[in-house]
Amino acid sequence: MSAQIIDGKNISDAIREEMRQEVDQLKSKGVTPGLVVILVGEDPASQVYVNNKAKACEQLGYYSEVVRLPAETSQQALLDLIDKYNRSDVIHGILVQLPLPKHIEEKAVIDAISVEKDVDGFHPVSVGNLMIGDDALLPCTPSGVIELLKRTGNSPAGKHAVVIGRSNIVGKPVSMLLLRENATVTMCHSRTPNLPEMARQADILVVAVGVAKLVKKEWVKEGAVVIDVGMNRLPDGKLCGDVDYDDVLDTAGWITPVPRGVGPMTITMLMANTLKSAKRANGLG
Ligand SMILES: Nc1nc(=O)c2c([nH]1)NC[C@@H]1CN(c3ccc(C(=O)N[C@@H](CCC(=O)O)C(=O)O)cc3)C=[N+]21
Repeated sequence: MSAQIIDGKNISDAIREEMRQEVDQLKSKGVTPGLVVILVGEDPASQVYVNNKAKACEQLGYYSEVVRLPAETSQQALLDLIDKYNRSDVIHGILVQLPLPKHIEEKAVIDAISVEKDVDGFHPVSVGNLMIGDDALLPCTPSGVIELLKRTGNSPAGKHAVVIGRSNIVGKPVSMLLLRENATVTMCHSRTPNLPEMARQADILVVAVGVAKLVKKEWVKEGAVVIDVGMNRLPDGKLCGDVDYDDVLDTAGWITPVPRGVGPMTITMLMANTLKSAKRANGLG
């Protein structure tokens, strides 16, 4: 039997629709959520994401700024800009698109963003709050994954979740959120012996490694939920996940496609974080 498709685009649209009321209510009180996206250099893939974010802001009636800086921008100039937005009353979320050019130290930049405006959830204090279980701004892709699971009736509680990939932006935080949702979590990575066998233990398999079509049907337990966080650009320009979708389709119970899976949810969770931050900044959260 063929897996049920987890349509991230539809779920994402539904969440944005739910948010609209809240946004309108906030705006009627004179507060407009504001997001700034800062892009250094002209990575064409980044341009697509930045444009999608700006579109989402427009759709929800947010105030948004996009700052495009040349690749040779100095670290200090970027830090100064962040400082300006940290002190702005109209901006509630600051997102500096990663990766940054090599001469800029990512950590210094992330550390400079005020925790209250850290809508990516990448600041060390946000990460610490996530670990402890405090009500932080949660990283967007991981919280999008949790929403996809819950909204398709695949709540993680009591399930065995296997996460492949241990990055700071997806693997580690999504593991922590799954744990928080009462899953039993196994974290795997490039040095895990016998990955296929580990993956096959999963009720929920989350893959975030950046290797196109790595996961084949032998890696998937019959009926498992497969969440593909991969975003690989193939030579023909097409987008492709870390899961061999066609191969896995008849084994999995549920599966996210790429595109229209996790990607749109990342942007929706960014909008949700910006809304949350705007409310908190005005004593309404
Ligand atoms: N500070 C920072 N925060 C990020 O959240 C961040 C980042 N840097 N750097 C780049 C990655 C990548 N990312 C995506 C967001 C949306 C889609 C997305 O909307 N994807 C759609 C369409 C993609 C397409 O067609 O090209 C989809 O999957 O259906 C993809 C990728 C956010 N990132």
